[in-house]
Amino acid sequence: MERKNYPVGSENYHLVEEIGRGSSSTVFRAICKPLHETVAIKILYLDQNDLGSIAYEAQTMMLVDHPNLQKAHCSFISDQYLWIVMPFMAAGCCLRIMKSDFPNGYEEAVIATILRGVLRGLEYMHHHGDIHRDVKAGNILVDSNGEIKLSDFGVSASLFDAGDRKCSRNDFVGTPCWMAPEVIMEQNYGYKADIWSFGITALELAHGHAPFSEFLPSEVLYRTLRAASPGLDHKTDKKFSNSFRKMIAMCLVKDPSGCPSAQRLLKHSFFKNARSGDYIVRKILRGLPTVGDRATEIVLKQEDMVVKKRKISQDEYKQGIAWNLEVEDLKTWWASQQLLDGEASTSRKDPVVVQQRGRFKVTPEIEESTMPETSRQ
Ligand SMILES: Nc1ncnc2c1ncn2[C@@H]1O[C@H](COP(=O)(O)OP(=O)(O)OP(=O)(O)O)[C@@H](O)[C@H]1O
Repeated sequence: MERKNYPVGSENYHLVEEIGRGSSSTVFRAICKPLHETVAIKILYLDQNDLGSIAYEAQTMMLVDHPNLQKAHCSFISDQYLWIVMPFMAAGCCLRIMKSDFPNGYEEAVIATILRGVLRGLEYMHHHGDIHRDVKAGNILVDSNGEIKLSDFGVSASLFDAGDRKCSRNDFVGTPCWMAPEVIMEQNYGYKADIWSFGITALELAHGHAPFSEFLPSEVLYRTLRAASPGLDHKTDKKFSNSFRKMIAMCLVKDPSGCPSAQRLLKHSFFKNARSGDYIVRKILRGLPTVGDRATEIVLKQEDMVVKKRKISQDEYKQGIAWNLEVEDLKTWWASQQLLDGEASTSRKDPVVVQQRGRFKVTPEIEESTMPETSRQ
């Protein structure tokens, strides 16, 4: 198939509306003027400290070539911003669809269809030596035809460094509820960390929220290490099959050597329930407000919340925005918890220093070639 040439330079794109906001970026629906095509553009503030990971994200998105991974058409720098131009996924992410229309989670066949797409994407990444490291519903995009794509390679990492294949990494990154025990412990970890996050994502899609999402970040990490692995409950989750329960249990094994690879997991009987993109369209996309309308509603709600209480919002945290955590503070906190009573309590003050990465602030009306004002929070 002939490859289109997407132009570089902000003057070639008309930003139409905001459709998403992450911890480090704002995403817009836009028109590529020379090609008369709708695209999505992720705009990131170029923080000198984050240059390496930002460049890695753009590079990874340009190189991936798999139907279940979000690809970039092109990327370029404009002023102090990196623009990543990518295909527009008209239904947005699974998290937002769920929050607006399925607050208690999706039905099993929908979950199987979404997860099969994600797992195929992960299989490809792992095969090419990449770990995603931030698998969650907020990073699973859906197109108007029900196609599923895993996105956001902002914290992904290569196991090939300087040409050598490393079997593991030991950086502390990800989003607390979805983080594998070995990542929290800063032990060497590999592909299996994605399988843990995949299992947590399965529970998130089944219940409408990730396990432990009601707790503060440090407590989530503490419970991930100390409590029994989360799973589907025999009594309260009766609507789900045994096959689903077992598939999740296979992913949420604390010793990564006991976890299956993406390739092996794809053969699990649970994925026999997966259907076509048409099924996703019929079951979850019909009658859904547009991605832009949903984004506006969320922005308005968040701004309202910020006015009400100027502190880090637990709600934003529940949405699964990636956090940078001070590991030493965490360790001290865990030690104190064990000295107290071994059981973490939500009422205690969370000592974790949370720093959100640079955020691109938007103005409600975006005019052609007008960059919104920036804000560092
Ligand atoms: N190609 C796209 N088409 C439609 N919507 C998109 C697209 N890419 C991203 N979005 C929307 O924008 C949101 C934020 O994007 P993304 O997760 O890439 O940002 P981020 O800053 O890396 O987020 P975080 O670090 O908090 O996970 C997504 O959750 C999704 O709703």
